[in-house]
Amino acid sequence: MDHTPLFKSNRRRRLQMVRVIGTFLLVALLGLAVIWFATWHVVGLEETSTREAAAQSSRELAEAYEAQVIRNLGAIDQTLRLVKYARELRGRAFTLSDLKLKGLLPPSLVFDVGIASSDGTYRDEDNLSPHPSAAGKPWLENHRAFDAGNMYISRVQPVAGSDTSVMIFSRRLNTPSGDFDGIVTLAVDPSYFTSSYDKKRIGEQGVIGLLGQDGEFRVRRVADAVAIGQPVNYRQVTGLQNAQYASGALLVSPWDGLRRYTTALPLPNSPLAVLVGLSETEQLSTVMQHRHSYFWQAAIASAVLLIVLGVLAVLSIRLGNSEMQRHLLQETYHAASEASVEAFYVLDAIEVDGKVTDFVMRDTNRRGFTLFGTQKESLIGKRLLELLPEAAQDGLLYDLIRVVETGQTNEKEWRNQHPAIRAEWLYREVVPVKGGIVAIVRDISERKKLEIQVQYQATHDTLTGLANRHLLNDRLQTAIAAAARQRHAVWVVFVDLDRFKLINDTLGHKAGDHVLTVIADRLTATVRESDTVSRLGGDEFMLILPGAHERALFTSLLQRIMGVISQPVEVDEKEFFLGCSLGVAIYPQDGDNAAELIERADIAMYQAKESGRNNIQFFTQEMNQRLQERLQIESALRLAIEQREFLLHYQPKVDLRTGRIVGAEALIRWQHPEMGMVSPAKFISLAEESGLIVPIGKWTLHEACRQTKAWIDAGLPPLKMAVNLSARQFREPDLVQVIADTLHHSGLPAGLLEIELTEGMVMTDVNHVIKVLHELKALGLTIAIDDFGTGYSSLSYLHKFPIDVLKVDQSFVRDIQSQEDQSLIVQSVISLAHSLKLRAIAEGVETEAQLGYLRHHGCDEMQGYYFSRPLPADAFQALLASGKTLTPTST
Ligand SMILES: Nc1nc2c(ncn2[C@@H]2O[C@@H]3COP(=O)(O)O[C@H]4[C@@H](O)[C@H](n5cnc6c(=O)[nH]c(N)nc65)O[C@@H]4COP(=O)(O)O[C@H]3[C@H]2O)c(=O)[nH]1
Repeated sequence: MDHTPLFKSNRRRRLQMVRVIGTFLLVALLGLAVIWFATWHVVGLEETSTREAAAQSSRELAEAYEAQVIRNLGAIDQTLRLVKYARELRGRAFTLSDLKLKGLLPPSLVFDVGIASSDGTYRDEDNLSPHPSAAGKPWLENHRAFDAGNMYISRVQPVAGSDTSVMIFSRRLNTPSGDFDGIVTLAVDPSYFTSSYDKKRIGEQGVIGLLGQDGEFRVRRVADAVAIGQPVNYRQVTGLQNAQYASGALLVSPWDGLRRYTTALPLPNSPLAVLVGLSETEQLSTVMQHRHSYFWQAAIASAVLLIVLGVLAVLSIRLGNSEMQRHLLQETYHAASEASVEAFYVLDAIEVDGKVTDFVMRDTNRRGFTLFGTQKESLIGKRLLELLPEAAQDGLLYDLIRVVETGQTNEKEWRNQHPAIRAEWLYREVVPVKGGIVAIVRDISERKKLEIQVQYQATHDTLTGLANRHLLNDRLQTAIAAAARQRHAVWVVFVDLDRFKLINDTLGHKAGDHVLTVIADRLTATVRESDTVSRLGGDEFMLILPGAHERALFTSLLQRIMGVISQPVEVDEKEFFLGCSLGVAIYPQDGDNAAELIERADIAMYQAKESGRNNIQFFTQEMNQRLQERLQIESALRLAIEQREFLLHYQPKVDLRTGRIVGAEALIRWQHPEMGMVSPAKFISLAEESGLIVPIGKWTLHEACRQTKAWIDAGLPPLKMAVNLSARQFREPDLVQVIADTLHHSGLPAGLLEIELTEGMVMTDVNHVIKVLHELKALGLTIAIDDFGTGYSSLSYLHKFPIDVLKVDQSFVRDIQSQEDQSLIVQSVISLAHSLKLRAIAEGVETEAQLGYLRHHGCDEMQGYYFSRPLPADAFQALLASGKTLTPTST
């Protein structure tokens, strides 16, 4: 499915998305890089310049501090030089009080000046205040040893009896001969050298101090904290390598671990150096603050960038998607419309004076132009009325204009009448669009054909093509409704073919179907077009003849119907004659609804059949009455076996040669407590229809066998008992077994039982019948064909049946003398029986003449009122016992 537009578009959409996301990620990365690089760069520059500035400040401050200390030391040395000068000039006559008086001594609070003798003692007369002895002090010994002309600077000396310390500055005193004459000293509090500490310039963590190359920090000040006389690593603290200047170097101060921009300047001609350190933290604090704010700004800028890019990316993807979707839609639409089984037409409306008068074809798909059997180019630009000129008349143009005018969709299934369009049935959906319409058209001919076919099959009889029961109902309802409005009548005619079953059973279903088709055609041809002919099934037809009060007119139509049905029908090159029974029910007098009318026409037809077939019966209330009786009989019949209401009468069969009774036919009677003795003619067919004949038949068989055996046992001459089997019984699968059991239970020899079957029964499903007959024969009984001559026996089959007797139907016997053709049939049956080596028995023999005729033509046996009516068992027994025979005169 790789090639489907959907798959492609999905892949393309994914690629597009990846591309967009990739681009935006790249832009984001670049943007972030620029922001952060610039930020770092600016911060770095600022920091560098700040650091440089800090180092520079450190140097400048150190230089300023150096100048100040030099000035201080200069002042100290100046005092020492002044005292030295005066002492050496005046000798011991000079005392410090002389200088003090003259105001030439600095204040003793800052500088404590003293003169010590060569042994280090400070004589009171020389000094203004007592001093601890300098004996043994390095500065005394140094001056004693060397007359270098320099100022000696001592390490920090604690002041005895106090927690303060001083630095001693001293110069050598000489006698006029140049010998050592003691020293002049000046004690200074070391913090004097850091009093210039300026927090504004040096900060809270900056440091200034004075330290000696001997590793003693004479004094050091950080903010207000002053440390005096601390030992340090000179090189480490100053950063001075090989006595070079340490100029603004970032060093870690060992006393507090802080990093400072440190400048140490050794004082010229002095063992001391000044040191200035500016705290890195303080110096960079502004930069750090800036850096913080820069980073925040960068972070905010980054976030803004990401958000903006993210939003842009989403918008871009969406835009891309909608672009893609639009593209996809176009592709899909194109593909779908091209592959579609539906034709579509885009039609622009043509307006004249603000009214739509026609359309012009703007676009169509493949199906669209193939439906016209042409190419696309032949349609595009053409007007609708050019393409379909009939559209102006058949309402199509009007419908399309309505769509434009009302803005409402038009949907329709229509039978195409336009020669230009190559389809019979079409479905269209027309929707309004800007400036015109779009019509989607589908060829539904196949579906419609199928629908029509299904509809036809659902409403018509498959064999004859006539309306079926369903359609009949519809038509009848419609006819009744119309008749009710117009005060007309509707005749419902039930047509049942007489003798059709016989044709069907004897000649097969194919022949039967042919006959039905012929009759259907004849019926259709006879009635008017507005009438309905329907087939209900089997050989039953029903006609609806609406709109007639003229009874005579319709009666003559019915006569014509009977006439056309009775015309011969040719089957297998032979002609057959049918009759029919017609039952008529009329709206409104016989019923006011379809079901009632059909039922009543059926009742009337049944009555027609009862009345001897081939006649017309109109429904009457009496018929209804009879029907009710029938139903009554049927329900009473169900109880009859249990209530032991059946009995058998026996009619003797007489051998025409000997005149003696040789057999009997068992004929059932029904002794109903209220209806009295009911004839089998009234209930056998009912019992057949309801299936009750099966248990009734079993009973008859048992009773007949039992009775016959009883007579034999009673010493009467043995006779053959004939029992009628109905068609329904004959179809029972256990028939042979039932008969075998009956013989077994009754003890009657099988040779004394004869089974009578009607001609119609044996001619149905011949092969099966032959098989069953052989099985029955195998039991040892004999078989007679009853009512022979009334059906259509195929002589080619007859010889295959293992039968013993042909019984000539009493209808032929009845008219044996009055109608030549009947007598000929009797003769034929007798000779047919004999030629097949069967016995011929005539039934219904009522007169001597009939008997004589039969005897004359060699009939073997007879039964009939002439000899005896069917008799109850005891009467029959009496007859047997009487030894009655046919009188010799009749022989
Ligand atoms: N007019 C006239 N009729 C005569 C004469 N001799 C006999 N009959 C009548 O003719 C009928 C002969 O019986 P079927 O043809 O088998 O016709 C029988 C048979 O088909 C059927 N049937 C009677 N009993 C049974 C039965 O036990 N089982 C079955 N399946 N059908 C039976 O009912 C039909 C009528 O039976 P039934 O009313 O007993 O009528 C009997 C009988 O009473 C005569 O000289 N003149």
